[in-house]
Amino acid sequence: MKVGVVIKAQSPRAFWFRVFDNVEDRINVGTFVTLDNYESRVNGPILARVTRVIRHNYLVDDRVIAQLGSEDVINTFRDYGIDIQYIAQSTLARASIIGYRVGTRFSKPLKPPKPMDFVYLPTEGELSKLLRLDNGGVRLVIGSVRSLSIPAELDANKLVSHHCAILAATGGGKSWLAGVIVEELVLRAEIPIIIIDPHGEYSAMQVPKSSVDDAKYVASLVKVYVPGKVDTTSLDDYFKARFSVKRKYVRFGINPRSLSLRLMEGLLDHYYGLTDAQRRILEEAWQYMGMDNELTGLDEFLNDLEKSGGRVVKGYGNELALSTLLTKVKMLIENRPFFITRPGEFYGNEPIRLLDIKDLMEYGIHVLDLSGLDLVDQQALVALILNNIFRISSMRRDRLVFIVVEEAHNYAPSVGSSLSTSALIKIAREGRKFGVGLCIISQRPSKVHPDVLSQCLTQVFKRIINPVDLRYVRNVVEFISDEDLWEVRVLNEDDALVTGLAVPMPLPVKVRDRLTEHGGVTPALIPRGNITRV
Ligand SMILES: Nc1ncnc2c1ncn2[C@@H]1O[C@H](COP(=O)(O)OP(=O)(O)OP(=O)(O)O)[C@@H](O)[C@H]1O
Repeated sequence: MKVGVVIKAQSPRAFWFRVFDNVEDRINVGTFVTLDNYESRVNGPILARVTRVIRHNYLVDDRVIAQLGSEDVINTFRDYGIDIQYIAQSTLARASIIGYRVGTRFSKPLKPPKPMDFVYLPTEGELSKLLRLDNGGVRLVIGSVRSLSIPAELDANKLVSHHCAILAATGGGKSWLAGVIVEELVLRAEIPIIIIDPHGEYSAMQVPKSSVDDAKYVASLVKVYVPGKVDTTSLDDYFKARFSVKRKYVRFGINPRSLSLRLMEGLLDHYYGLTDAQRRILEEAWQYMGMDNELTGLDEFLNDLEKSGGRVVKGYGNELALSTLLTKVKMLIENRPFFITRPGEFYGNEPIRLLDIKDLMEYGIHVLDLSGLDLVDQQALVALILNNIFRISSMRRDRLVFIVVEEAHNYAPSVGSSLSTSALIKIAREGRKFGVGLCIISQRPSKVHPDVLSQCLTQVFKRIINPVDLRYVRNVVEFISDEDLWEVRVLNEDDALVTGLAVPMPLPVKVRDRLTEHGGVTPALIPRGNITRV
């Protein structure tokens, strides 16, 4: 169907067209249109996407505006039978050229279209042929192409191995969408997924939203881990009240011996401060002790530390430094809720199991609920887990693993340091080679370290309006244009825009419903009088 004619095309990347009056309501931001292929007779049409729509009325140009000083003037027009609003109005649209399909990719034309070339609205059938991802790999259907019933497909291999970012303002639907991606991935591929969950939201994925087989299957793959000695009563009660089932989880502990020197030093320094002498002793001691995951009891651990540190201690000052260091290490281990030093520790009547990273690398959805921890503890755990996953993956290199990091700005901030920044940067830069994929989620893209964000080669945007974030994304992200960013500002609530490697072109998506329950809620105000006061 013809929907307009090209009126201006100053580059092969975009053109303006006059929208025909009878189809005005069908041309919106995001609508796909086509042009006859003026470059290649053998390939199909040239696909373009509307990125702006403006309404123009030539009567309302500067010279005429000066005459529109009162209602009387308008009425005079009307008295002469001139409908001032419609007679001189036209709708103009700008479309960004995606290109014509050659195999699985799009080839961009080298010349712009000619003014007066017709612009067409493809049928759903034509469009789905153009949009399909037929590269034979695993595809994730995260919803439908906006305003159409065509499935919105992402290339799972590219999404996982070249990392992705989900970016939106708070409450924009990031974790809903992350849940959809996770559901799709486990339904279509045998991949372990690890979710770093600082708000305890993703436990809800244990609950199927319906009795559909896929929903029950995904829910059955969810395993929740909570740090050993964190009180989870309020979250468990909330879960029970909301979903009418008990939250299931395992309590995990970390052996302090398995920490890298950098993490142990970082935690000690943060909680108790370290002098230069204590730092030096710790460095030497850690070197002699080596990293180990065998549980030996706190006293034995401190003895080992004393013996190893004692090798370098000479003189009263250093002896004092060693003994205060031991006190600080003891306090750290006793007070951080995730450390265990002997097998068979319990929290209440719940056993605490030593975390084995290899368990997280088995097919399934592993939710690490860090909601009961201080930010620095969370960062230390994230660093420990990510470093170990990287180490194991770099040795076996035969399987993909996907790590979802919620609130990524807290774990790899763009300003200041954090214990987990280097682990995230390492995976962002080198994870692809060893099969470790990242999905970072953030409501403040400008606060995410550029070395992490820039490596996420697929971006899924929900609405963002903050100009600082938009500018940052433009500077850091490779595959995004000004036109795409303009659209990100006007997305509706359940719309997303996917750009980058996992899609053949920027794809506007209506995100599908969830198979499993969504944990995040925005509490609403309760009208006065509806609360029972005790
Ligand atoms: N595709 C969708 N379909 C239906 N409802 C949705 C969709 N996306 C989001 N929502 C609704 O929007 C609410 C907020 O979504 P979500 O919790 O994913 O936001 P968020 O961006 O992760 O928030 P925060 O910044 O607080 O982490 C959800 O509770 C859900 O009800």
